[in-house]
Amino acid sequence: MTSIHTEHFPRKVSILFHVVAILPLGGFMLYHGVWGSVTLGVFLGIALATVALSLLQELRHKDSLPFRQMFVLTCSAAIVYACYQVGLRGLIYSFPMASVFFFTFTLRQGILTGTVFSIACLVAAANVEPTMLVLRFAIGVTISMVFAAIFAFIVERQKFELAEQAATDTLTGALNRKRLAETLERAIHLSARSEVPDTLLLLDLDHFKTVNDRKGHLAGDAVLVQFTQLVQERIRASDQLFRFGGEEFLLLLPQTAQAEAFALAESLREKIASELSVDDMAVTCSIGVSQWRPGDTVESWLKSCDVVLYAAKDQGRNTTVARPVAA
Ligand SMILES: Nc1nc2c(ncn2[C@@H]2O[C@H](COP(=O)(O)OP(=O)(O)OP(=O)(O)O)[C@@H](O)[C@H]2O)c(=O)[nH]1
Repeated sequence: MTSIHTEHFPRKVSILFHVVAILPLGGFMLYHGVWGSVTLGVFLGIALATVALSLLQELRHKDSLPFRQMFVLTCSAAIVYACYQVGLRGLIYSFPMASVFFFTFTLRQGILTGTVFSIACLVAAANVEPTMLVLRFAIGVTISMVFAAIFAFIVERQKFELAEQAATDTLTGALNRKRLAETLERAIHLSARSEVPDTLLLLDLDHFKTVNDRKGHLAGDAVLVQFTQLVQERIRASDQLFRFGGEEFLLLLPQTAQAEAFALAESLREKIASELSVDDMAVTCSIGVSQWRPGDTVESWLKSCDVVLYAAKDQGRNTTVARPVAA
């Protein structure tokens, strides 16, 4: 799942976040350095340096996350120290901090660090304040933390759903080509280390132009949807089906030997031939089967799928052809 803590915010928003942190921090650091607690001034000085470094990284388009995390941790330590010194007056700053945790750490880390921080503040404040008053603040801090956590959870879930939608073909629900290259790169990486490399099936509907011409484009669309459903019903959850082109689909079978993949391809081909139709018109498909071989790149692997698919078309369609065994 993606997370807002690693989010690259628009430049203006990011700079605004830093300025909102730097201005009060600078003021408090000067105040404490000159008139207040010198220890607190030092804490705030360190926090100011880390947030300034984070801003610098942002301006240079570099990773600012480690500095943001250091900033939040030193700021939190400063607030706990302030609570220990001045009680509930210090605790006031724990409220804005409640949301900052979720922009700096993962959701789980944010809940953990935020909870530890709040408990530390309350224990420190209880050192100088009556217990009942501290308990009231505890309720307030908890509510802020819960709302911040819910907000972060909703944002992360929405981002996850958007990313899933962006990678899905709107007509068929199969994966689109957005993540194909990276999925195949990863498959090659794992295949190179695995005893049984992955196999690809390239499936192409036969004479699909005729389906469109005779039955209309909408009926053609319905065939594509039905085809995807029939394939999805038959494959494993770990297999990934991509819509590769108009009426061409690519199926990635992790850790599957070519002979096994060929048997699956044949059963898919038969299932399609017997179950896929529009009115009285049966629709078939041709399939090319190719297992990854050492030295294959994404391009050469896909090319090998293309070659065997076209061999299947040449052999009269409604046929499966596998990549020949290497000499
Ligand atoms: N209905 C529909 N048709 C599509 C879609 N995408 C591509 N097509 C059609 O699919 C047809 C593919 O035609 P061809 O590439 O000639 O292939 P074919 O008719 O299946 O012939 P072979 O592959 O050689 O068996 C074209 O008519 C495209 O317009 C789609 O999303 N919906």
